[in-house]
Amino acid sequence: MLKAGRIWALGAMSGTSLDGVDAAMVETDGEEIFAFGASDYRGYSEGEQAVLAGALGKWPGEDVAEAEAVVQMAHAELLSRFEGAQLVGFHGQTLAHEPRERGTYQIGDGAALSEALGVPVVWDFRSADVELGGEGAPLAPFFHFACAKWIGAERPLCFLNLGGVGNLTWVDPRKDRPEAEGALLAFDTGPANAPINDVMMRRRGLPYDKDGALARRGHVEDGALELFLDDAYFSRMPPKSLDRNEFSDMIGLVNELSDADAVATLTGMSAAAVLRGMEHCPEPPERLLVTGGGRHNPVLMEMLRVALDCPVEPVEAAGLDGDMLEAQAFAYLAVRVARGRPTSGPGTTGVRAAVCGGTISRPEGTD
Ligand SMILES: Nc1ncnc2c1ncn2[C@@H]1O[C@H](COP(=O)(O)OP(=O)(O)OP(=O)(O)O)[C@@H](O)[C@H]1O
Ligand SMILES: CC(=O)N[C@H]1[C@@H]2OC[C@@H](O2)[C@@H](O)[C@@H]1O[C@H](C)C(=O)O
Repeated sequence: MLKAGRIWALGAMSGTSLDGVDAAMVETDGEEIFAFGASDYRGYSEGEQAVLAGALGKWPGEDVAEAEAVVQMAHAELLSRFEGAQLVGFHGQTLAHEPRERGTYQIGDGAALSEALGVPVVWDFRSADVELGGEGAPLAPFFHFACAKWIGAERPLCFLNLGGVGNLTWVDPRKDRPEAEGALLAFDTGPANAPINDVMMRRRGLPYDKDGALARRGHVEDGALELFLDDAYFSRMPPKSLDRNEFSDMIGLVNELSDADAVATLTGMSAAAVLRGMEHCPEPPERLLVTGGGRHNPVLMEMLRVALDCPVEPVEAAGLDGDMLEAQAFAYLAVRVARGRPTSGPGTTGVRAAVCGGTISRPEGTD
């Protein structure tokens, strides 16, 4: 096990949007954040994205060799640009996630990456949680707890990640540790950018609705919104988590609408899913800090601001980096794993008791 004390760790995340890999350095002892360091990004080419998209929904035993090679190469290329990392946290790319049925599946080989970089790599963060009855996601909440301390929060607040899928973390910074009872409540709110991106690609051949420009020209169709909110997912008590494509049928609800109305309605659905999620907060948060690409969508942000009675701000308002928070989370979690500290608990994934997920691979010849 890694000796006590602070170290520099490098985390990498390849998210559900399939746009690329983020990587960032964090100095931490696995409890406290001491400093944030360099960060970088390596986008997937269109060809690589097509390979990854073609592998979504596949499980171990199916042929994912090409997708695995893309993920491996992109990470090796990106992470070798960094210097000074004593440990790497490698999330990999989620292909499928059905925690209650078939499990959770991230591709990427941490042992091979460790050999390539010459640094210990923590990977396979989600399986242990699922094996112990948890959702295996979201995992960023233990890091959000450390972020709440880092920004000096004294009252409960929320972090909202608007990626392909949305996830919400309610944090009580008055608690000492993330695993303390009542310190965290976290879950996936519903689809966020994934359906917007899918419709933009299908109808306009564009990867996303830049700055909400198309949604701004449309209006939200209430009937479709109501049908969407009828989904049993929204009345399920958290913790709960989603696969990227679990809501792909929702696109059918906007089939008959114009492009602008369809995208406005999907944007409204993402916001409404967050509002439904906020009802689960044990105490009203003093602010909602938004991370992930969706914070750049002013239409989505405005919908949240109008509907919520707390300030809704990008995480940058608190001095954090919304493009890198997930990569930083896996740097932080890697150090927790190396120290044998829990990375999820009943409040974040519904796992029976706090669990330390992740496998550590060391380069051959090191201990
Ligand atoms: N300027 C913008 N206007 C509108 N939407 C944007 C803008 N910038 C980014 N986005 C949205 O954010 C998405 C990328 O978000 P992000 O990088 O957080 O996703 P991810 O990390 O892959 O997802 P996840 O957190 O689900 O794993 C883009 O695909 C797009 O939909
Ligand atoms: C199974 C999986 O990869 N889930 C991702 C995805 O992207 C957002 C949301 O769905 C969240 O549950 C999770 O990622 C973040 C980093 C997490 O685990 O906190």
